[in-house]
Amino acid sequence: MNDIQYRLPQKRALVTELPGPKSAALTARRRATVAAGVGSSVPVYAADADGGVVVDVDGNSLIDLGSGIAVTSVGASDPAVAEAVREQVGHFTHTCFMVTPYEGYVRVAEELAALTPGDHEKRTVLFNSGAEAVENAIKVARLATGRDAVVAFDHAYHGRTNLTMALTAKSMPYKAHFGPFAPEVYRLPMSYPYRDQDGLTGEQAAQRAISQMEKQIGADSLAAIIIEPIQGEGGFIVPAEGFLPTLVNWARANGVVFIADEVQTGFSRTGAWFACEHEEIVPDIITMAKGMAGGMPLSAITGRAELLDKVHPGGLGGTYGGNPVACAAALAAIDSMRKFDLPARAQHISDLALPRLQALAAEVGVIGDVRGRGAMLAMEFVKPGTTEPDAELTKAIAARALEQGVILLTCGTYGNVIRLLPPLVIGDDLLDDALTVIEQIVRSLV
Ligand SMILES: Cc1ncc(COP(=O)(O)O)c(CNCCCC(=O)O)c1O
Repeated sequence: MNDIQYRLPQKRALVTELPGPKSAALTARRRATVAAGVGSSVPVYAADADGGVVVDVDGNSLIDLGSGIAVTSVGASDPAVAEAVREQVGHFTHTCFMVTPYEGYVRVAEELAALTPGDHEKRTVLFNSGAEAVENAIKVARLATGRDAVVAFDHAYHGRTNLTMALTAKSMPYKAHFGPFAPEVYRLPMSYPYRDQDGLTGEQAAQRAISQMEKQIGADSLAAIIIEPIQGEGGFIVPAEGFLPTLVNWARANGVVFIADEVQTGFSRTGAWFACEHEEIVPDIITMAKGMAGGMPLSAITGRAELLDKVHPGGLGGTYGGNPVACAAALAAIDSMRKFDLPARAQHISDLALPRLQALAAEVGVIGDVRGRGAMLAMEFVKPGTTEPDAELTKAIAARALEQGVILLTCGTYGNVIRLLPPLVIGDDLLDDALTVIEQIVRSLV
């Protein structure tokens, strides 16, 4: 993108084998002090990052198609974000908004009210992580409705805390042996067009879920439905058109709070400010995190004032929620998204990448589905001529990509999805190089 200035050379360049000696030494040290339960997708350690590249401690310049799991949309060292952080941190790092409030928090709330779908009166609360935002969205929904039950969907991912684990579908690695989980969470079938054997339309899939809600839970017991407009960790599943609007309409008609979890899809990632816009749905509460603050830890719930303002004073908060440095970063990141029109840039990335992924799928017999929106794209890998997931091939592709200097993430309930989550500021040439690497690897492995 010619109007973005990069600090680091935007190139894929390997100067050692991966991992290099310094990364290997760090891994040895890590083993002696960091719990084994914390995994890392790649065995190299970052020393620098900018635009579409991560440079490791051995000087290898890698193309980043992961953005730290959809976080560094504006890049990992956007100059505007860096300057805003430097400015703020020199004044104060923390006062606790629940003790001594500060303008940055209010300004972020004003931005979110303007940017999120819907022209209704809104209120915002800021937190630190996506899971915290989800937890609090459910708290608000339960208090505001006086109901307990919550519906989540197959293949959902909502976090790693106790309630969000209950909402998350996949057991290993997220939930296994960490129970018991929060009660009153019900799981319903998702619209998964590639795997909906009976080829359900979006509305039919929604009616299937609605029937179960009415028969097994009862609308008058149901506080909230929570869903990702595009399911992220579950496999970049884009529901069939009509699924989401049908659920929203039913929820509205039955006093059920509709929560859109846009932690992964939000802030330009899918080619719009929020993924809800693609089907013009207006959630009652939206949860946000990841891309919103240029890499600084910040999350939020923004929702209908009449819901959030039902909570008693002091009922929502937390020590670090809406940290002033993170708020400064968010204001700068949002400005960068506007300045570089990153929703359009995400759509441009799709225009460049999607046709190539679709052509690759037509060429080889192991890509069962290509899907996604904007710069949230995915290929689902299957055994030739079947829909049987091929997790081993998927893992091999990601491993080979790293060997070639491309950071590529997998996901999916069946571990068989390669996902593309490049920084939205990645240049066309670098993206082209990464796509060529992927094409070559897939062809070589099938
Ligand atoms: C939709 C959606 N809601 C909530 C969350 C949780 O956000 P936190 O900031 O990780 O708590 C996510 C985080 N997704 C990546 C988690 C990766 C991992 O932990 O292995 C999400 O995608």
